[in-house]
Amino acid sequence: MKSWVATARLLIGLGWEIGPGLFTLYTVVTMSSFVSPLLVALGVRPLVDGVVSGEPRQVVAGGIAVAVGLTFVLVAPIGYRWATIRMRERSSFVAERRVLRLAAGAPQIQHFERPEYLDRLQTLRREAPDLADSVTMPFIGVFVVAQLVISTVLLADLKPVLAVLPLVAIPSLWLSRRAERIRRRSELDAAPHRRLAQQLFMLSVAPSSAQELHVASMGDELLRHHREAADKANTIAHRALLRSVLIGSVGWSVFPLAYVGALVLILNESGVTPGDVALALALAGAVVSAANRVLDLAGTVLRVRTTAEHYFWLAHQAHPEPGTAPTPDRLLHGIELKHVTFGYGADDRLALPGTDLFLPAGQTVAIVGENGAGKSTLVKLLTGMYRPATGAVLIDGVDLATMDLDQYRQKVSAGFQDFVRYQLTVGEAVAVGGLSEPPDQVRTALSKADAGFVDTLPQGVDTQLGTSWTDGVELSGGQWQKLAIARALVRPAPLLVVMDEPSASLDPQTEAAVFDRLAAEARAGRADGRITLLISHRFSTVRSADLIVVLDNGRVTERGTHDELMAGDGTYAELYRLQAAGYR
Ligand SMILES: Nc1ncnc2c1ncn2[C@@H]1O[C@H](COP(=O)(O)OP(=O)(O)OP(=O)(O)O)[C@@H](O)[C@H]1O
Repeated sequence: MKSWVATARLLIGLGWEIGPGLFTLYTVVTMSSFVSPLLVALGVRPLVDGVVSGEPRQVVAGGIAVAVGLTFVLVAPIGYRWATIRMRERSSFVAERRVLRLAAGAPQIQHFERPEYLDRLQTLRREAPDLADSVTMPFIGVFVVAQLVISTVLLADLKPVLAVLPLVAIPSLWLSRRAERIRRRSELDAAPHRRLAQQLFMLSVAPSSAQELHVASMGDELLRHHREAADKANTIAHRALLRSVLIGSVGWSVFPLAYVGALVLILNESGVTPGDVALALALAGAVVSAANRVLDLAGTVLRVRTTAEHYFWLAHQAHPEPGTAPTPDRLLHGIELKHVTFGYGADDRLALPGTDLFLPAGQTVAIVGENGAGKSTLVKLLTGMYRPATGAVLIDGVDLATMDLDQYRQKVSAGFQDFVRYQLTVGEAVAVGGLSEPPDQVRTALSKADAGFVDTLPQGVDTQLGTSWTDGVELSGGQWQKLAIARALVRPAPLLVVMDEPSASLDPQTEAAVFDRLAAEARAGRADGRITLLISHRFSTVRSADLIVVLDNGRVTERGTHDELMAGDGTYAELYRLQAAGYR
């Protein structure tokens, strides 16, 4: 029951978001189509009996009811068509925004690694417009049931045995539910193949992959894979549709046959007035229409329920119960990973196998280690994108899992090697990093990131980026990276600044300049206890960090200052000497 109420609330919420006026109009015109057959049926009996017995009052009253009912029958579809078109125009965007909010507004991104999540997301994206189209369903449901009850009462009034007529709809209802379930199940079964086809399509048309695909002549191969994936998805959908149509058709044919049979039965009896006959005939329309709508509605309810279920499931996965502990304004002690274990997939490989690490407040900490050592994973946990399987990330002694993640994120800045190339204006691409109004801070951040090239662009910070826009400017890899670094530095007074290999595309000179500025930033934030975490494969850039941590298979194997680690003559010293020799 709770989930039905939640579904009804979701639908009404969607309707309201589409537009209160349009939603109300749509509801009214939809409901009027239920009232009209009843009005006609109710009016026709006094009208006919009045004519037969010469009662003008009865004739007038019945005539008015029939006329109003018929007017509704004729006018309602016009309003319904108009309102439906307007609803459709808006509903798909509203539904898309809801899905976006679910996916992009989630406090963590762990769920993106799970195939079940991705399949459900894909299915919801396809079906969300259905959800928005069904916004009036809670009201329609009430009216359809009322229509059926009133029709039943009127039939029973004619002859009590006729009250059981609507029950003939039960087998039809059951069969139609089965049909719908088969179709829905197939949507989920086909989702992985659809997702693959979509990925292959995006890969083929994305400018970022065009060069590699063309050089390797992979076009035909991609097409073949796309066709295979699409064929599999279509076969599953086609088979399910066939079964569902067959079962559904059987269901639909039972009810009208039974109803007409029963009517013939009473029309044969004596003592029936012409008005009774007219009412029985008119009610046939109302009952058949109500039963049809009940069947229809049962299908829609099931479809909407399944779609809403995906929505609630995704919302639950992506938005677990939020923590409430506040984020401190400054760090006094530091951030600590305590016996943290974490693995990505269902296999038993742990990227972090019980890691302990302390990042002291106010320090610049560098993390080095081989490919796959777990550096980026560590960052994902420190920024709260992922949760440890066991153990805890403690922020000044408070478990991050208990904290309000949105609030915590406001205090974290991060730049990544795999940064996003936002096709916005330069200013917007930098301000994405956390400013409600883009002020001088954008310029300051650009200067910290050594992005002086922005002044040479046609419109400076207002220059549109990306060649898919008419006036868009394309940047070099290093220039894009500087914008990503500026984005990471734009947020005022963060507690944690993470730079995960942010300088991979920078030339050594620029890299040195950027790191000098990062170090100055770190010094400026020392009083607030700010921690600057640097991840890099270039040892020359990390040597000035207050603390250097060597990670190996997710475990801390060495920690200390550059001088201490060199004196210790361990892995760090060995790798440092190796790199230094390479630069000589
Ligand atoms: N999204 C993922 N799904 C599954 N496994 C992953 C994922 N990301 C990383 N891993 C695995 O986790 C381990 C640690 O990876 P991580 O990216 O943290 O290493 P890293 O030290 O940052 O490596 P690199 O220096 O190459 O960037 C590796 O064994 C890797 O295969």
